[in-house]
Amino acid sequence: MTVLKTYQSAKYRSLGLVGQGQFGQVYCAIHRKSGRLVALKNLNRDRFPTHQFLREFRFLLSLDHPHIANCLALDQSGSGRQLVLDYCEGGTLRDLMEQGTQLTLAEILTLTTEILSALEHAHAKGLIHCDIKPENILLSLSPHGWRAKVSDFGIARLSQEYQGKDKGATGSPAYMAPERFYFQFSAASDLYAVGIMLYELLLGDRPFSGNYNQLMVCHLNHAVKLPDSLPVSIQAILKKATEKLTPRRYRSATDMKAAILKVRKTLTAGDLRERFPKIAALKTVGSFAPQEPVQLPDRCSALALLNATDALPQLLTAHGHQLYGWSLTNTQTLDSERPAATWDFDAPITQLCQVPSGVLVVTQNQLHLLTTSSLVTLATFNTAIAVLPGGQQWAIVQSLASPRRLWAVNTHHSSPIIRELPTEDEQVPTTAAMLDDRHYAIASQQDKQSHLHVLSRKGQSLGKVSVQTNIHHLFASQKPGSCIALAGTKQQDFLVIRIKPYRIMRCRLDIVPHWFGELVTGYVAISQKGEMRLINYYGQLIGQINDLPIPEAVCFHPPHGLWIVSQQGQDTCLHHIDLQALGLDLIF
Ligand SMILES: Nc1ncnc2c1ncn2[C@@H]1O[C@H](COP(=O)(O)OP(=O)(O)OP(=O)(O)O)[C@@H](O)[C@H]1O
Repeated sequence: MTVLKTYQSAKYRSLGLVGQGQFGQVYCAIHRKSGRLVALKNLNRDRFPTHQFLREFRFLLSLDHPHIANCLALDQSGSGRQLVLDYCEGGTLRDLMEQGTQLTLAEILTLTTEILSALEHAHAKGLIHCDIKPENILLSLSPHGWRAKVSDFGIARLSQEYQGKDKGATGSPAYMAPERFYFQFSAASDLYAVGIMLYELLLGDRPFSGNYNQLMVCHLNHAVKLPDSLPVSIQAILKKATEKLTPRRYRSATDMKAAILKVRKTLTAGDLRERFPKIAALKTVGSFAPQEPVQLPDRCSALALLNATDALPQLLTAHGHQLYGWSLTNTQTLDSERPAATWDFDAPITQLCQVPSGVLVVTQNQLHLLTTSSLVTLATFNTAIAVLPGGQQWAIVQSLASPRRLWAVNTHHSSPIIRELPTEDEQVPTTAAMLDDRHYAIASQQDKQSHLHVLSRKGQSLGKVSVQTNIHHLFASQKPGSCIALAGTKQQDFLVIRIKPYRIMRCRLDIVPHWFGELVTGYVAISQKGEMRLINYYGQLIGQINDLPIPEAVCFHPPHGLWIVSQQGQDTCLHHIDLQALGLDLIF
């Protein structure tokens, strides 16, 4: 018999509420000693009498599989009992579907076979899930996509036993096999639910809808209609998985998995790359209507707004050693053809970076802060540097030379504090971002994964997690406690990383972004080819424009404007772009 381990709640530090199920709340927490992330799932005592619970809990502990959100322990605290589970940072398969993410056929088949592997393991131990549905498939990030982890094992069955007594069959009728409506279940019932879920992943909707009675009639009597647009071999799998009579379905999860793997081998690389569901993700396309641009006197390498929150900020343009300040007459036009102010630096300006107190001017190895009233040199580094955009009172400076080093610099000019960020020998930091004024995250890479280390401003470690993808750049977000990241092999994965509770939303971009900003609709990514993608705070792609002037420099002008400098022949042209005027059907 498995030994029950009872942990004290104090062993965990909560990182916040992640969800609410019918049996209680689920928290993300960190095990103080090991730093391991876990999910703490409250279970209501009244709904789970102790003897039944312990019987079921033994089953749960016996499950140990890479595609199951494994139960690690039982936590008995004064306030009740909680299951300690593997934590999955990617949310549920339902969240992913609602995000409008289109998956490749290869990814859909991989997720399905992972779910079947989990069922294979559980069925071999005599445990039937009984509530397979996208809400119970948790996700963790993998280098190129997601990894499925089936959750709610046993709890689902236990709930069947208890609620079934007085209310009839429970579970989610949309995924229920015909026999379930007669209160019978077997391993084949789980395979039927996997079939319905596979159908939904491919077609974007379930085969049957309606209330409980309508769904019962459909599951019992109507065949699942399969459109010709699906490859014939995939249709055959769906047909067999959703047979009304259990003996006609796959004999086991192993058989169904083998059938999928066999079909996969017959599909071409093109078939496997095809994205499903076919319904295009909700995304509006706008178009740039060129207006007469303003000519700048010289080539421009960087742009920024001084006092960006003001109604009329000053626009800064960097030209070699020189920085020009332009007054605006309104949010879109320059006051005059001549700059209102000019500053000269010892070395060419490589970057301008807006911070709440002003603009950081980066030259070869110096960091200056320009405010409306002064220009001060904050720090000199003995290496070429870059500043990561965003951030609040602190900015992250990174060394462009090897070995890579990172510093946090207080951008409050009266008291510049510079703190070198800790590095661990085996993990060279690649990038960092402030999460808020008191915390920052540092990412380092190891093979195909990254480590995300959260530290307090004083350098105290608050926890470290592994992220199964390559994080190349972290950027501060205006949303406290979160940051955004550019990840993946081609740097085309846009991640929204929330720390409390720890969640990662991944948005796939079809461009290679070079500039990032935040406007009223969420995040904006712009490529060097003039393509723009708008992403909301949930990581959903909500809009795109593909015909911006080819940018050399970009700066964002909240709430919905941006400035772009492009080179047209000998001319350096400055364009103001108002997202509201681009025909994007978005609410501003
Ligand atoms: N192990 C976990 N890791 C990360 N998040 C989790 C984990 N378990 C649950 N969650 C989150 O908590 C939410 C609620 O989970 P829970 O399993 O209690 O309810 P449910 O599956 O939505 O419904 P039900 O109560 O019917 O099982 C999930 O939707 C998910 O977002």
